[in-house]
Amino acid sequence: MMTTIILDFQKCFIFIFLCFFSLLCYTIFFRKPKDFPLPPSPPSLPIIGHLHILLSILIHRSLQKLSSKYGSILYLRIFSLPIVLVSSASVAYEIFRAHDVNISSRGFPPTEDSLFAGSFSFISAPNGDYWKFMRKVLVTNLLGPQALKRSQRIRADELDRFYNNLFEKAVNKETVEIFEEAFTLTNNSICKLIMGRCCPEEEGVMESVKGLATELDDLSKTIMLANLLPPWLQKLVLSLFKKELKVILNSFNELLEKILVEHEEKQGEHHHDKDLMDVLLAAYGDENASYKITRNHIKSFCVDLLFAGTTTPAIPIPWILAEIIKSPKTLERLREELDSVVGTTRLIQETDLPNLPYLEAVVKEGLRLHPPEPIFERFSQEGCMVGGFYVPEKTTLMVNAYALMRDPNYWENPDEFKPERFLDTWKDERKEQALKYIPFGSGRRGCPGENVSHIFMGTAIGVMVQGFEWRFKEEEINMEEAIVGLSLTMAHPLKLTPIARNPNSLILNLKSRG
Ligand code: HEM
Repeated sequence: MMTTIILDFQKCFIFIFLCFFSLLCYTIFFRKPKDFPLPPSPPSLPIIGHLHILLSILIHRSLQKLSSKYGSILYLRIFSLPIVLVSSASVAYEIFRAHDVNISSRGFPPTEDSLFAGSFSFISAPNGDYWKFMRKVLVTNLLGPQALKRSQRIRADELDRFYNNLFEKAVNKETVEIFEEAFTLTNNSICKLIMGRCCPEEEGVMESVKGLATELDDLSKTIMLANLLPPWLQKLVLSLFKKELKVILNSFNELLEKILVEHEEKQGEHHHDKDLMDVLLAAYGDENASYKITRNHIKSFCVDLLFAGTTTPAIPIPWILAEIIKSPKTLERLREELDSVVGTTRLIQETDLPNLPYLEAVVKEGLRLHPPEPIFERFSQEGCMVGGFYVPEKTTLMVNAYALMRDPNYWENPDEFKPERFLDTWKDERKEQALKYIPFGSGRRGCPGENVSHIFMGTAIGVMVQGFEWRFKEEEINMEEAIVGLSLTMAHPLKLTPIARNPNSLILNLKSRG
């Protein structure tokens, strides 16, 4: 009797063990990713799903609230179209490290053959031969370290102009709108880098670009949101703005065609100062180029760069200056650094930047709190596992960089402006398995303009702190946010009156440079 019970118990044990073992094998080897759950989905409205949240005015904040309540990876729905929202550093680490190739397209369906977000566009191009060819052209000839070294003089001239303009306003006791001054600096520099040989100031080309880039920026949110809609509704929404977009793009086309022709006419001449358009024209005429680009590719590429590269680096500058003015300790430490490294008899230059770690920390902290692109999009080509959840194929991924860079799990006192956090305590993210600082995105589709943007922001802030005291009329600076187009801007533009700190020596120095 006893032996029978023991035998039965043994059989029973072997049976249970086999069950567990097969379950384990099934989970490891046979279970398809599709069997895993989708990310959690917050309550939605019938039919439209979560559309109302995406339409909110401060979309980055509404999505931040949603993720702090329901989780750092969420599954949203616009009608029947899926969106996965990413709001934490660990999930960002996973998608940009483990799935970078899979998510290296933006998935925007082209808005016909238009020069913006159309089939010639670089920013919305899928990760393929065209995108790779143009990205290489961009890094080698405009935005990579060697190209930036070659174009230092252009930016130095624009920085002198920036200082002179502020100085003139100081002499006349005029108020300055900081964004406008910063935008002139970034816009003129980028225009000259792209097509400088043919945009003399008196023809107003750079002013026209400024106006067109601003108008395009205003329309970009509509285009991005339309891209998230089902095709029938997308067509309807885009048709409402088609005329407006066409007017802007026709003007861009006319302007760029004129500049292209001027470049072509001067192509035979021998000159050292080749700009990006010269390089693109050479590629256009090269029968052996690894990708055969067309005239429309060149124009659309320029529109993309003028759209992405002129307003975006100017937007953080007033935010950062406002934070500095609101924090007297930061201002004092920054001045000390500038005065000891640069001195008081010459103006900061971009070659000083590597020797100014506190200035770099101030700029980084400003971008952390006020990323000009608080949300950006990617697209999954194939289904994949993220944070233990299944992200289906052909799903838009929305990365909320704003929420991620204020995540209390990764940042101490996340809403406070504390540049010191980027000095000694700045941790190596690879060890942390977290991507907690992403104002420029990440991975192969990350922003190629990061280096030049740090030059613009560092030198502009340096000049404003080194050269001037700043006065404002209101009791305190209003830090309210607004979303204009896709950008996070100050709801109340920063208007200040400059007072020159050490006018004579700096001006003398500028004259000797010229
Ligand atoms: C503070 C300044 C800037 C910020 C915060 C910024 C931010 C971004 C972000 C978040 C993305 C998307 C990245 C991703 O998907 O991972 C992006 C893409 C891009 N940015 Fe910037 N950007 C800035 C300045 C510039 C400048 C100055 C240029 C050009 C002169 C530029 C050109 C581009 C281009 C071409 C792309 C698309 C890259 C691709 O799809 O391969 N950006 N930027």
